[in-house]
Amino acid sequence: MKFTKMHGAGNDYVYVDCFNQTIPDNVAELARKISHRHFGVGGDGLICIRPSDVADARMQMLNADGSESEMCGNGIRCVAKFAYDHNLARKKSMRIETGAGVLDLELSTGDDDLVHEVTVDMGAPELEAAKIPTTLTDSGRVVDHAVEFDGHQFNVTCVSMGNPHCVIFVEKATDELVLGLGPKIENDPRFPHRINVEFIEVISPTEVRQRTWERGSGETWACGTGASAVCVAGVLTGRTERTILNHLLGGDLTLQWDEASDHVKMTGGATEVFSGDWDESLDA
Ligand SMILES: N[C@H](CCC[C@H](N)C(=O)O)C(=O)O
Repeated sequence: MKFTKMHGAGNDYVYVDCFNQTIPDNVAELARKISHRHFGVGGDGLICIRPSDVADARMQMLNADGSESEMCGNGIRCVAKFAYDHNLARKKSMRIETGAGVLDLELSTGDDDLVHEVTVDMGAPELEAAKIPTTLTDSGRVVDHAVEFDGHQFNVTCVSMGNPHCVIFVEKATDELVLGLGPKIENDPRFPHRINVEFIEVISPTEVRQRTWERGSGETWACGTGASAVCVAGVLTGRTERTILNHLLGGDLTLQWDEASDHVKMTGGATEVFSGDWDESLDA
């Protein structure tokens, strides 16, 4: 099986072209094996680029633990780059099907005619607690909601960008918070589908710094759906403006929550790192 390693802002996945090859049926097991940083290729998960009946391609995204997510913001930019650069869809305006619907993307190429930056219309955020889902409240939104995790008091804002996010604004996004509390919040029973957790330091009304604990993958160097959720949470809680620059561990993303359309737009890089062949039969 041919694979390509790509990253968006340091959020790295193993990408497989399912237009031109068949891959093993058990994609959950494949995701666990191939994502392993010591026994596999290494990555935050596996992304299958599949043909679509309704769009230019379909993204199937699996976390490193084999669980499937509805959406991946950094992943979808890389899928667009792969589709353009490898001639699956030679278009600068592209539509990609995800578990969260079909999204529109705009691709920017350099002098080399390779894609370097992609803007994704991430759609409208879902704020209704039951639809995120979270049981933190019986009805309505969870915005700066006081809650206790593991004996610590926080104010959290929950947003779904197709997948669920819990945004927490903090003074300092320490290891203790991200690595210590991240997994506890991910698996808290008040998030019935588990949750991705974003720890955010506000630098100014137009600039934030993000660390992410991802459902199913642990700490990652960036999270595009998370960064979009942060843009929304910042506006809802009056901390930031509608357009922000978000510094993640592996790079920057620009986010804009458009008032008229209610859609969030995300712009960031997409990078191909290397390709190879994965041979299951070699796995002892
Ligand atoms: N890193 C991804 C999100 C993966 C989310 C996944 N961990 C989940 O279970 O929803 C992004 O750039 O949006």
